Amino acid sequence: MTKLFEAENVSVRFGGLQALDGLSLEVEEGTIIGLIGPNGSGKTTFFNTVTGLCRTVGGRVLIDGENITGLQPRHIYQRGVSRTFQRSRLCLSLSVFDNVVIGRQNSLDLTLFGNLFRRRRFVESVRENHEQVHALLSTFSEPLAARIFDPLHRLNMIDRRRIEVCRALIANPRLLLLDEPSAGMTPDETHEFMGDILKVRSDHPRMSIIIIEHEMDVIQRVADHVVVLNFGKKVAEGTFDAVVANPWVQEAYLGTS
Ligand SMILES: Nc1ncnc2c1ncn2[C@@H]1O[C@H](COP(=O)(O)OP(=O)(O)OP(=O)(O)O)[C@@H](O)[C@H]1O
Repeated sequence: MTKLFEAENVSVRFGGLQALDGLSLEVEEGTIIGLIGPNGSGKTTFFNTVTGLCRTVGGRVLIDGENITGLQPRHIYQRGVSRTFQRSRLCLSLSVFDNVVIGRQNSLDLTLFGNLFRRRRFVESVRENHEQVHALLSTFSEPLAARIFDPLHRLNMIDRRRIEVCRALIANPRLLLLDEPSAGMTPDETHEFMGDILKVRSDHPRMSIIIIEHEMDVIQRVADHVVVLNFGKKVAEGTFDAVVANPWVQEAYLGTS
């Protein structure tokens, strides 16, 4: 197995609060890591640190051996790290197409000159973008692909989450970070969405995924390896079965002992 991603002793502080405390974590190519822990344990801060939104006070983050600590978010994105957010960052008044294609910002020609005067290229790029967005939506659901020009506010929660994942995937990431994708979904939608994640994995066998989830069913079904945080520290890791058998996890996180 090839190591794709590594966090080495990463620490983040917000004033007097130690949000991440010497966290180390490795991700092999093509694997799914489940990141769990109580509220406030530092999971989203970890994603924000990997994607360049939070500054570290110690440690390093590497992708393919390259140190990406402290780079601007757009440079980290260019190195193949895409994410979704716990609170949706979709624009409800725009179409499905617009919301997904914005994820290709690296390759879009956003200049007024280009779009006004290089008409043929503009038309070609719209056609190419349409094909790509349609193909991506189809991998999740054909009915969703048929609604490519619907405004987003007409879609239900699971389809909105799918759009967020499509927007992250259209950049062809090597590492995909999913921040609590099942939040706000019904149990049936959550179940369906687990199938989506596994489909994404089979379509992108070399891409790695880190998923933050409170739903243990989701973690059990999709994660190859589980990492448990508490107060910004790693307190357990291993297979799902090993982690849920850990007495600390049972008592502090699952509420059973
Ligand atoms: N920008 C910020 N400024 C100050 N404190 C912050 C900031 N972001 C997060 N925190 C604090 O850092 C700690 C870790 O927060 P974080 O959001 O990473 O936790 P989490 O494990 O993702 O929680 P949840 O499961 O509720 O989303 C919390 O105590 C939180 O209040």
